[in-house]
Amino acid sequence: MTTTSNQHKIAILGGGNMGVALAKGLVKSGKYAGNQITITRRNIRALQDLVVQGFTITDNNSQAVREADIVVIAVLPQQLDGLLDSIRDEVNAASHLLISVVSGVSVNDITNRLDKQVQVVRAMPNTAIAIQESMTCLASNNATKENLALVKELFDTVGETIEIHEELMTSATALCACGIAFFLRSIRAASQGGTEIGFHAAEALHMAAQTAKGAAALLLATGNHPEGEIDKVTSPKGCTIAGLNEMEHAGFSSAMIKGIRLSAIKAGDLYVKSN
Ligand SMILES: NC(=O)C1=CN([C@@H]2O[C@H](COP(=O)(O)OP(=O)(O)OC[C@H]3O[C@@H](n4cnc5c(N)ncnc54)[C@H](O)[C@@H]3O)[C@@H](O)[C@H]2O)C=CC1
Ligand SMILES: O=C(O)[C@@H]1CCC=N1
Repeated sequence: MTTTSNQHKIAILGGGNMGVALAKGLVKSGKYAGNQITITRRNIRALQDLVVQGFTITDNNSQAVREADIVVIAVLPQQLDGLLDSIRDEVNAASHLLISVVSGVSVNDITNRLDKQVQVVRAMPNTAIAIQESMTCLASNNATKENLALVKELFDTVGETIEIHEELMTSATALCACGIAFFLRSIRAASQGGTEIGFHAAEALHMAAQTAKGAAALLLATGNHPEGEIDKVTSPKGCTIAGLNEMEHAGFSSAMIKGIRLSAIKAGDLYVKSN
């Protein structure tokens, strides 16, 4: 494919959390219109509110694939084989480009199951895709440079992208896709602490979220190391270092590191091929 991605018809197979967030994010970016995007799901009643936003909604995967040139696969790993079996006859290796956001499933897993050498780019976004703030990792072992660039262009509209080696995709899943939940839990915990020391719950949550946003923005805007920024907050004999050390005694950094390691292992075990 040589034209830019916003001229293409996109089929998103699996209109769940990620499929819908991607569709909404693409339209919100202003670079795609709802009528370029078809979203499939087995129970389409759950997607009715998307019809008024211009999306085509259907439970017919075959037709969606036939009418699209970019096909995004966004079902759970355990739902993948059934889906691939149902679209095998419609997939045209010469004209389709597949994008898979399915965790733990390699390009080869998909081409082998389809028994077609169709180009597949794996994309690992996170749910911040809905507000154009995803950190999306991309990898492929069979797509042309042009098609990788096309997929990058597509996901650049909904956040930042980075191209990585395919063997690092499970690590990317843990750090960036699961990572959203890890940071959200940290913010939630901070707000619980805030409530205990005097703020109403909603107020505490807002204050904690804006503080977390400021911390991330400091790193992204300056390129500084977190410890350099932490040093600026921790006054000698002060209250920050007292709180920080208390958290470390309770295993704060260790808990995050161990959680990310376990998530990466689990991400590699999500897909069990069916017969
Ligand atoms: N939720 C997240 O933050 C992220 C998820 N992923 C990956 O994205 C994929 C989807 O995850 P979620 O959206 O969270 O799951 P989900 O369960 O919310 O969505 C999957 C959707 O696919 C639909 N579906 C299942 N079989 C289908 C079929 N044959 N035809 C059409 N639709 C079908 C289901 O009804 C469901 O709505 C998973 O493989 C996950 O590993 C990747 C990055 C982040
Ligand atoms: O929890 C999961 O398995 C999916 C993959 C990455 C984020 N959510």
